[in-house]
Amino acid sequence: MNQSEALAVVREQLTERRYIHTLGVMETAVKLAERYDVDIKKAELAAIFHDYAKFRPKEEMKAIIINESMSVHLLEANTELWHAPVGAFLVEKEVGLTDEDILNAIRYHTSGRPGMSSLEKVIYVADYIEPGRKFPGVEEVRELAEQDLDKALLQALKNTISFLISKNQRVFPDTLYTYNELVLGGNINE
Ligand SMILES: Nc1ncnc2c1ncn2[C@@H]1O[C@H](COP(=O)(O)OP(=O)(O)O)[C@@H](O)[C@H]1O
Ligand SMILES: [Fe+2]
Repeated sequence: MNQSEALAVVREQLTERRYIHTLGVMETAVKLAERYDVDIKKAELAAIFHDYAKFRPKEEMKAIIINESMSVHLLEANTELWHAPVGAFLVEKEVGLTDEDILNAIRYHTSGRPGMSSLEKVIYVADYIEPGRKFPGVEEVRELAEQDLDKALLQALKNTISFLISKNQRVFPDTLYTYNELVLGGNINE
């Protein structure tokens, strides 16, 4: 599937504002993929489809999580997380993309996970720093992303975790595990 076909498909699923965000993620993901030697076509497609399920009704997403035997922990988690794993499922089912690397980048774009692939990191970071993002601390992550993908990812995770704590919200455990894996280079005695 080429870029314009993919964009036409995803545009139907999104609001104008979310579509513009998607274009920003696409542009940023392609640049990061070039910089960090990640498959550019996979980064482009993963970016285009990362928010495919963003506007599906909560009831539909919940039913998919249950019927597809996804992690039960998702049901106790912030419902904002659901569009990522449900998106991976629907992109395969409705769009017909079967590449597991692309599907995993979509699946983990919100939570992260321990042992993320470089493609997964590129999509997570691109989603965080695309030009439309304005939140506090984003500029620091943009600068880190030019130097070191893991440092950028770690800073984005820290900001997200701190933000959720400040709002009295739950933090999905995989995000904490991802943070723990990256902090201090992964060695607690360093
Ligand atoms: N680890 C997490 N645990 C709980 N909620 C989270 C976590 N990460 C992100 N969220 C929530 O999910 C929302 C959507 O995240 P994300 O998919 O990264 O952004 P968006 O879809 O808005 O581009 C965030 O605004 C935040 O409220
Ligand atoms: Fe998202």
